[in-house]
Amino acid sequence: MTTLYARELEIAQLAVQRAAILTKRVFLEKAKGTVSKDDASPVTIGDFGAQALIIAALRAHFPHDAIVAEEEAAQLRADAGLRDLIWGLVRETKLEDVAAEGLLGGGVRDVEDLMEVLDRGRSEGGRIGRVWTIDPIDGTKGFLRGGQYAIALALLEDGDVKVGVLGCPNLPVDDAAPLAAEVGAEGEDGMGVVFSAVVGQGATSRPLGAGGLAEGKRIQMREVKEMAGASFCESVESGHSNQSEAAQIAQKLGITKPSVRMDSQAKYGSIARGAGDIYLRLPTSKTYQEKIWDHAAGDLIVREAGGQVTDTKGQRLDFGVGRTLASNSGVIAAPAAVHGRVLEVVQEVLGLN
Ligand SMILES: Nc1ncnc2c1ncn2[C@@H]1O[C@H](COP(=O)(O)O)[C@@H](O)[C@H]1OP(=O)(O)O
Ligand SMILES: [Mg+2]
Ligand SMILES: [Mg+2]
Ligand SMILES: [Mg+2]
Repeated sequence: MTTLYARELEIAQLAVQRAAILTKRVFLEKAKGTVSKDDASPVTIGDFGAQALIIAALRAHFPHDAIVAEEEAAQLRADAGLRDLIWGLVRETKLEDVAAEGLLGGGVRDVEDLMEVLDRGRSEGGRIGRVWTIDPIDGTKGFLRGGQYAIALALLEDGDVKVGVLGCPNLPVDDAAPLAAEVGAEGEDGMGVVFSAVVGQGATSRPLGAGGLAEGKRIQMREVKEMAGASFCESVESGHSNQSEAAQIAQKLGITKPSVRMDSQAKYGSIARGAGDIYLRLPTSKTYQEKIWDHAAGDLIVREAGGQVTDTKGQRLDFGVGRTLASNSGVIAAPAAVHGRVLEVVQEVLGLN
């Protein structure tokens, strides 16, 4: 018997694992330590490199699927030096596990092909058919500070998330490790985890570094018995989420612990495995529209782990309207049993009811 989306899941996991090899190398060689000779930002190099590797794998296995990816090749066309640098990295990056690399495949032929691959990510998305969405480095600020970031990949079908994969190089492998803002050193043993979910099949975690085809371990949100013991997380960036409103909400809910601030969709993965309980993302402006690649994988992983994810209006995130979540406002993610209570207080504090 073949399980639904088994192949999509396997390819997505391996593609994310391979892309993480590139981002980790870029961090070690370009962001940390010695000053690099080139003046391109390590984020730019990592973004393009990781996106190219993921799209190349999708092109090889699912050539007819549409792709909505964050980065565009235009900037690279005008910069031959940067292009060659990225091409060199992409060409060299392989999964350590030879069998896994063979299975994943999806090479990039040359520099011109690199541009072509990157441009495959320009789909407008929408409510029809199969659409992959990619954030090659989610949480660029976290990436640069050696903090949390994620490589995010999800498959939408007719606007619904069917498969979600999040690679988090700087989160501990151990699902029981408490939620913490600080990070272990990159490359340290026990760091790096991949969260995955398939609709209707639950959510799992497995080590990112294992490189191969390890079985995932089932993850579940923690049961919140009383709010006093609950922990919530939010963005590090006060420009991405209103932290003072979040503090008021937490206080009204009776949460006593201070928030854990971390970058990227690592927040979704962390609450999905019960390292934390609630994720609040409260709009800071009326005009900013959240991007689908910033939420699709995390939304499914949390829901498949027993959570509920809505916006501040109480509506499910709608990934079928295009490249952005144009009809939503903010994100409230919590265990299903307490989500209603959290939402009530969010709406009270934001004056939405
Ligand atoms: N004004 C904003 N409000 C909410 N999210 C934003 C805003 N500006 C950028 N972002 C996005 O938030 C994501 C990071 O979230 P977090 O703060 O939770 O780590 C990034 O993908 C970032 O996009 P970008 O990659 O374009 O910078
Ligand atoms: Mg992002
Ligand atoms: Mg990004
Ligand atoms: Mg960005």
